[in-house]
Amino acid sequence: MQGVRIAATDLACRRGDRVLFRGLALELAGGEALQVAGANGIGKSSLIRILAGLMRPFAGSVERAGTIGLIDERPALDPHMPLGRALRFWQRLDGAVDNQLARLGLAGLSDVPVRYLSTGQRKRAALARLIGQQAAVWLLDEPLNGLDAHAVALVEALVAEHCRAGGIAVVASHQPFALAAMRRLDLAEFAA
Ligand SMILES: Nc1ncnc2c1ncn2[C@@H]1O[C@H](COP(=O)(O)OP(=O)(O)OP(=O)(O)O)[C@@H](O)[C@H]1O
Repeated sequence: MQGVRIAATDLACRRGDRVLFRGLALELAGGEALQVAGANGIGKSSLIRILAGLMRPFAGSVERAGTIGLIDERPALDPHMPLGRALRFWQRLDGAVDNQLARLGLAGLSDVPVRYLSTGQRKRAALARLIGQQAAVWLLDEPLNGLDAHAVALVEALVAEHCRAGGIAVVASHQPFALAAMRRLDLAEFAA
């Protein structure tokens, strides 16, 4: 994961007729992690979408070096397919990487249609898909939502491993995220 980087300069975000934040800058290199914190509606998801390149900023720019892996509230898995087949669909595109299904507590759920998975199981399935993707830059929007304490610790461990391997993680969450040396960006400081 050499040369991995994500940087934003003088970023502003507008939704509807409201500017949510402005003057926001950030820069992360390989191995670094950042928590984006702030109250409901302040613009955390919007920032993640801008960083992912899914939404145009109102002002400013984003530079990315490295593939992007995104987790948000929608798992990128066909809801009608059994979980195993839905993940294999992506494996054919991403390469046959170990999705760590057993570690994620999904080993027994291969035959269950994605739409029947519980909230936490769906989040775990999205993590399996993310691991398979082998992206350098993880953009995680509320990755802890709906997870039990064991799964929260697992996500924290996965992010730590990803950063140790030279990846970048940006985690938007209003919940505490336990990761040594994680930087914190409070969106309220950039409120327009
Ligand atoms: N398409 C849209 N048009 C207009 N306003 C929008 C649109 N999408 C989101 N918003 C508004 O933008 C604001 C920021 O939303 P965003 O989802 O980025 O916040 P958030 O910090 O992630 O919130 P939460 O913690 O509740 O997930 C909210 O007030 C929301 O109502």
